[in-house]
Amino acid sequence: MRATQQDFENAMNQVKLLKKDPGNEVKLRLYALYKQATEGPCTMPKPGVFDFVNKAKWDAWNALGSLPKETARQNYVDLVSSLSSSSEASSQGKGGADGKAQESKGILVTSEGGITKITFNRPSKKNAITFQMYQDIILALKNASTDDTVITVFTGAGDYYSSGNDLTNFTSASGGMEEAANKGAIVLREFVNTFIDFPKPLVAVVNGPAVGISVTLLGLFDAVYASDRATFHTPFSHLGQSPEACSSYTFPKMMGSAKAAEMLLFGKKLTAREAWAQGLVTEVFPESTFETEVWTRLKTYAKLPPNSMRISKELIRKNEKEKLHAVNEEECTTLRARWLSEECINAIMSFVTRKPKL
Ligand SMILES: CCCCC/C=C/C(=O)SCCNC(=O)CCNC(=O)[C@H](O)C(C)(C)COP(=O)(O)OP(=O)(O)OC[C@H]1O[C@@H](n2cnc3c(N)ncnc32)[C@H](O)[C@@H]1OP(=O)(O)O
Repeated sequence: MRATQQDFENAMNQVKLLKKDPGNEVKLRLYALYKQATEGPCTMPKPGVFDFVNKAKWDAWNALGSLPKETARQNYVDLVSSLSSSSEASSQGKGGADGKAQESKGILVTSEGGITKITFNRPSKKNAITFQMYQDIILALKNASTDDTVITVFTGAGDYYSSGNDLTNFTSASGGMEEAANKGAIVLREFVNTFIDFPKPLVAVVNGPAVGISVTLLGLFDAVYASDRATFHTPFSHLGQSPEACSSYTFPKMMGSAKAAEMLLFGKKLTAREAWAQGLVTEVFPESTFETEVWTRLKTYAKLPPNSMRISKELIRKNEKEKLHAVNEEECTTLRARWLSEECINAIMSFVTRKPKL
């Protein structure tokens, strides 16, 4: 039997009730089928190459060619029906809210006992963050902000927390540095905005050395627990770059301008205890008991009333939000220009062409 207009409208309502985010690919397919079913083939002008979101939507719709409106309507209804049944199955079965795991190439996302755990998961590259990982983290945070978990925790797999931005992000883009710089600024802006706006308690479990953006982001976390093996390093001047993740604002505010300058201008690497003394770290634990002590504590925190924590966080963050967004905007614009500078290009080239270890 063919789907009626009423079936189509019911399906549109069902989409809003899905318990699980179906992911970007499915959302694009839904969007394309909806547009095709209601407006017919795509005749809109193609968005610019840097307008990533609208271009992806346009591509998905345009790919449907001259598919008849009725067939698009039927496909939309069928797709929603398959999503609804799989979402029900997963919320009833073992893979429900607790104990579920979602793995992408560079990050591992699990949720258990009220805690969403996002692990930088590229230990062979010291958990350097690729463009794909930035996107996956944005999605994981968006999911965590609306699911039933209470606290979100970042940590690293292997001996590093993270070595920061993957420096090959800039050298592997097909359009060269200019394209990478444009893309980098767009991705960075959305990535940092997601942290600024994240509504639930956000905790970093810093298991080892942290470099670059994995350090600067800590200024936007609610608590930072560090192993005494962890170090904190922001070598921006060495890389011909400039601070990001609002650290040009949060670091001086947190540690005073003189100490912030040592980190952000001169690239001084701090030990965990030094970072604690500067207010960047909440508490330092001996490596031997770090994991046990921190996770025991977090499990207790995850049992606190979630709405109360969310409301308190909102109060704490509210007066700063506008400022943080403005700082993020300016840092991204500045960094985009830095990435095209000779100082930065030379620094990145010297990293990617360094001699392999024997
Ligand atoms: C788009 C948004 C951008 C936001 C702006 C962000 C800025 C930043 O984050 S700036 C900071 C960037 N990070 C760095 O400068 C660190 C670079 N890495 C290093 O200095 C070292 O690798 C190390 C100190 C982190 C570790 O040294 P070591 O213990 O000697 O280990 P290896 O150097 O042999 O590293 C193993 C393996 O991992 C690769 N790797 C490590 N870090 C990165 C990285 N950031 N980007 C790309 N690749 C990285 C390293 O190349 C090795 O790979 P193989 O040679 O293939 O084994």
